[in-house]
Amino acid sequence: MNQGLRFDYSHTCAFLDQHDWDRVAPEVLDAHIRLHQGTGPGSDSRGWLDLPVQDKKSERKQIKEAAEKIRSTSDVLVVIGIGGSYLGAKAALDMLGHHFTNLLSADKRGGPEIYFVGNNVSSVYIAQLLELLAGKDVSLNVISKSGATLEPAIAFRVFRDWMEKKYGSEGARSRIYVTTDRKQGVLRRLAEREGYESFAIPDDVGGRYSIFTPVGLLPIAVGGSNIDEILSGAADGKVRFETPKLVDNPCYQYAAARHLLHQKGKLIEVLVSYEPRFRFFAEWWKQLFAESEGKRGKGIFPVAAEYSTDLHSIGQYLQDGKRHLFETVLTVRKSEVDVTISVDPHNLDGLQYLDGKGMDEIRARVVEGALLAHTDGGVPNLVVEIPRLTAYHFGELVYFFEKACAISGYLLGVNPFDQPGVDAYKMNMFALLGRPGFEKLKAELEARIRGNHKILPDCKRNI
Ligand SMILES: O=P(O)(O)OC[C@H]1O[C@H](O)[C@H](O)[C@@H](O)[C@@H]1O
Repeated sequence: MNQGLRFDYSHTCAFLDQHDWDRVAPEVLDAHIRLHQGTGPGSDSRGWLDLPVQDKKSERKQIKEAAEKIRSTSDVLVVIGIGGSYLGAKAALDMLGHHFTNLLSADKRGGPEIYFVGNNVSSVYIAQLLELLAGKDVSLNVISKSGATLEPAIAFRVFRDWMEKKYGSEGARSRIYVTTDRKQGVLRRLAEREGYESFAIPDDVGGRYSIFTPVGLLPIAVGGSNIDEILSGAADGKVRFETPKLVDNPCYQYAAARHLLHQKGKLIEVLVSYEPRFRFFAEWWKQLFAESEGKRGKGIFPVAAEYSTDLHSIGQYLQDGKRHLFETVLTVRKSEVDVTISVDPHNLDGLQYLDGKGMDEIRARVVEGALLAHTDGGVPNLVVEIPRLTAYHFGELVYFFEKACAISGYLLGVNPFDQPGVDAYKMNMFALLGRPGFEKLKAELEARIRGNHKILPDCKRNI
């Protein structure tokens, strides 16, 4: 087993004491038992727990073959999906890829450009992507577990049409890949009718926990990352984070620390990273925790910050604003390259004190400086450190947060695997757009909208 991630909660000492930890330990054990024995809410959505160790040889082979075919026949892969059907793959591609090109940092093998669509309702976004595709060879991977989510469904209609016009329906068929529910849903039916190559999302794995299914693995493999390494990191994480004892389990310590801090009035968790490549990992993390915990009037509000950029903006609030937040700092011990500051004997820029130092060392001091300042300012800090930014550690990190999130949900007393709030807005949206079957709701909502317009001037008078 490789050296794993490290979790450090020493910067919470001023906020949590031994009594707190003793109090939470049995609750964590109870959450562990409920998760592993399937006696907690949402127990039919725990398939993600075993994904990294399941014997899925033929599926992995199919993913790798499809990825190779896409890589050898396409300049661009367009990935259509939203939420859990988008963020995991995007997080991995950004974290393991190159900032400025489609070359993988690890092996410098070029691959197709990968663009994501179907994750917004912007006409300009779609139009500009279509513009970019002109003259390029394109493959399409549409991902939607339900097959009914509006944004990806619309994008699929637009891009399928574009593909058919470019390649003819036969040609388009060999370039369209569908990832959806095993048996049900519009997309499954469409894939079968049109004969698209398809991949299945297991019934017992929800969107935000689906990165280790073809949802994440196919686009990641097209990006050229080693999906076996990712799964091996996750599999080792599964073993490490399975021990029920709080003192031996960093994943449960993270879940427990955030639960205790929440009980002490910390309502917001800021996931902080010092690597711009973590930007979409933070987006993935936000969905994971917001949809899992934010329900029944409960939950920590998850937000993300990118340091050191944000130290120069919201850093002020972090240091000195309302004390209702804590930070979780995500760091990488050693970068794959370490830029060294050159030596200038004239010291014209006054930076002589940094002569010959590597950026890794400078970053480590910036991290320590901010940690201490923010902790002194009344913001507890948790630290998650991975040794290096590799496919293996990406897999481990994902598993760490997935499991911590499930345990956190049980500690909080909610079902971490449903998202009833998101469904509520969807109903309204479908009704207002005139989807058949929603006529009554449409009439009600339209009356309310008209009512609100009338109310506004009265409100103004009252101010
Ligand atoms: O994969 P889909 O069924 O299209 O769902 C995509 C996303 O849409 C929803 O709104 C849910 O809140 C998310 O949990 C889900 O990941």
